[in-house]
Amino acid sequence: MNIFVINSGSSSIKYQLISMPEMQVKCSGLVDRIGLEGAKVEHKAFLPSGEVKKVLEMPVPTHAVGLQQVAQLLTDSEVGVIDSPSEVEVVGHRVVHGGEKFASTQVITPEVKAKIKELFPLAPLHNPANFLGIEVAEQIFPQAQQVAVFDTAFHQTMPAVAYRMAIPNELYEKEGIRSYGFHGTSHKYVSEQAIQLLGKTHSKIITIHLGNGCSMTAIQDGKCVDTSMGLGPMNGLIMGTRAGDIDQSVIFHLVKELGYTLDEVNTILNKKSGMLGLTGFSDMRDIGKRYEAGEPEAILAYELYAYRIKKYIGSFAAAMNGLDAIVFTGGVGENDQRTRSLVCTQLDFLGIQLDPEKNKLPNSGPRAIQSPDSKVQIWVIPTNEELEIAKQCFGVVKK
Ligand SMILES: Nc1ncnc2c1ncn2[C@@H]1O[C@H](COP(=O)(O)OP(=O)(O)O)[C@@H](O)[C@H]1O
Ligand SMILES: CC(=O)OP(=O)(O)O
Ligand SMILES: [Mg+2]
Repeated sequence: MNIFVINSGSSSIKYQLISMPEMQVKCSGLVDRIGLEGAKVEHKAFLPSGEVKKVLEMPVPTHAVGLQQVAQLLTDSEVGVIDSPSEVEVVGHRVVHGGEKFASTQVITPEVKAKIKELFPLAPLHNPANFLGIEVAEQIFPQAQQVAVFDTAFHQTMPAVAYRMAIPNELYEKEGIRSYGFHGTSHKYVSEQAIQLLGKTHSKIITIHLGNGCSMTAIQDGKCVDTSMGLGPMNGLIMGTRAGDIDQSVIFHLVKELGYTLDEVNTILNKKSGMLGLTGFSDMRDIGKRYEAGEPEAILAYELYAYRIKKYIGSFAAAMNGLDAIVFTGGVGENDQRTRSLVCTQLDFLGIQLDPEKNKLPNSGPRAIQSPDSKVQIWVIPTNEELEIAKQCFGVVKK
């Protein structure tokens, strides 16, 4: 069965065409830096004759432009892997927010779409892009079943002590205001691998997903027990353009004293803050170059970014009363040795000690990068949200 997986992130679209159940990847690709300078589409096809690659450097102002280009590449004469869109039987969509309604993978119906749309205000950078992906895919692959895999699903095992907020009860009971958590597909995928690599029956793991959006999850015996993101994907870590944890009084101050509208505050905290707010750049590669050049803003931004992650490591280790491993993943977590080094510095009281040489190894498969004395294992495990989504889709359509 051919499953085409679309993972629309806030700044990228990743896709794979996977044949299930054999988990054979026919092609994969990335539309990178959507809405930014230097956008490009990278497509790799795994043909019987070998691997072929096509890179298109082109403006990609929106997710829709990116998806249409990807659809053309699938049937391209040189790098295409299917003759016609009708060969795609299932399209699996990453959908970021599933609210309280969706704790599992869903075949997309008009009702599911309506609910995804209702959740736009809670995930304004993501659910609109995910919804658009569904609509474009329905046009390009009209015969295929469309399936939604929610970022929030993996976090449904959190205990109330982690997901409830100390606000009036009725806001939870009537309005569903609580922490949901995101990047669940990625946290699930890398934690399952980490558990196998650790080879222990009982385990306490912290997964650190650092992409454009960033989040951390505390995972005990394979189940999520806490996570850094909340009602929407804004809370917690410092991200590409999102502030993460912030004192609520800042919001009131901006509105009441400085005259910003609520929409403007939302835009500031979601799209103009984080690393972008601190340095003028949201992409860690741009900030890394400025760090190297000794620019004070870039240095401070990196330090703030790492400091926030360290605080969550401490709090999650306390929440689980122990720690066996931390796992770095996501575009930054997998590739940026500077971030990993800043995070792991001066955490030896917790038993975390990085090996600087192992930390420099290029991003290949899963790798352990702790020093021999480290009590806690430190892993870099490349995430594969697309493969996880294909597995989940196969599970629901098979039934
Ligand atoms: N070689 C690299 N070094 C440092 N950072 C990188 C590298 N490659 C990618 N990144 C970072 O990864 C981020 C994208 O991560 P990714 O997980 O792909 O994002 P998304 O949230 O869009 O899914 C980029 O913004 C960039 O900062
Ligand atoms: C939920 C979220 O922040 O996703 P991404 O990292 O793909 O932007
Ligand atoms: Mg992502």
